[in-house]
Amino acid sequence: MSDAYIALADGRVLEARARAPGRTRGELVFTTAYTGYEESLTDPSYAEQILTFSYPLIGNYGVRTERFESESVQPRAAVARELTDDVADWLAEGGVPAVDHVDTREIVTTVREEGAMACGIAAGPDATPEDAVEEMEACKPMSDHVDIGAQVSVTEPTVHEGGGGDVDVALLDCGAKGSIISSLTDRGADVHVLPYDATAEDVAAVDPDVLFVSNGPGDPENFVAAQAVVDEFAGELPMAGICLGQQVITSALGGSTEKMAFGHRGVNQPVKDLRTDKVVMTTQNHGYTVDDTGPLEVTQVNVNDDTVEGLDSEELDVITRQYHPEANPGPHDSLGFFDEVLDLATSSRRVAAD
Ligand SMILES: NC(=O)CC[C@H](N)C(=O)O
Repeated sequence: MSDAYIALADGRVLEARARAPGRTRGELVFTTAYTGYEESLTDPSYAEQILTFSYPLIGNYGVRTERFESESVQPRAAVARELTDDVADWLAEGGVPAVDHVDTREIVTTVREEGAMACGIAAGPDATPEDAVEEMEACKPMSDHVDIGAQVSVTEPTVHEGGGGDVDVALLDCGAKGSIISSLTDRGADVHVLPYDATAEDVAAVDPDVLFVSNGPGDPENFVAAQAVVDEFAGELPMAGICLGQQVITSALGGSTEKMAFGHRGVNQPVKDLRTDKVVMTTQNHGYTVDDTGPLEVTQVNVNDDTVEGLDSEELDVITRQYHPEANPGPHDSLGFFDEVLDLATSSRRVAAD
């Protein structure tokens, strides 16, 4: 007898083993990352999603808070072939349902063929298949989570001092990973973290050298306040963005985004820089992509499917990436992005002062 069920929008109900009890629903996605489960499970971009790990054993090197990207577990639930007790206990403590002993290959091929889909989970001694189906049927499309930023953003401005005294970054926190902030403070920048719905006045109040729009969950078109701030400062303040940040900046400047079938989630996505013809391996976690780039120039593309990975504008002092230069998890090949951002902040300031 199973004590956990996973209901998929295509009508299938999979049997599983309950590792952390509860009932929940979310958009079913998968990551192919083979390490970095603590970082992925605390990445706020996974809010309202059910995360399936394609790598079969999750938890084999424990759970350490130093590796967390935020303070809590962010996906609605976790699914794996086998979860260790460490991970199962951590998820149970956070009230996040977790299931294993399921054929994750079937989930991955289903999502790959049919796209990210509504999913319901029921786990625990009293769970029934009907409970899971009921959850799945109540699952809203991602774009209906119009205020998803409120679930993941700071509510009050906070400052992280890098101590260099040279660059002030205004970071719109749409669900920022901790590593984005530390990648900036490690380079001496003072990072003023502002709520996702900060106004242009809030941004002006910290007198930044660069506006940085973070990663975040859900549909980028729902981040209307962040788009308004970008629109307000376009051409006046250098701007940078990662993942949702790239999407928000592009839309605000007149481009557009679209939903992908199942997105990119993993730590070995090859990205080619069109200016140098060099390819680097990148960490990714996104389900939307830039469609029309507006005034921005495509400088980097995904080698697998040609999607937009990097956008730049010399005229507007904009530099954005769809992938995660901050890694955590994943390769450090593109950490230099943060140096480019800080160079942009200081060089444009020199031009302005001349
Ligand atoms: N990691 C992110 O910032 C994800 C951005 C957006 N929510 C997407 O899925 O495309």
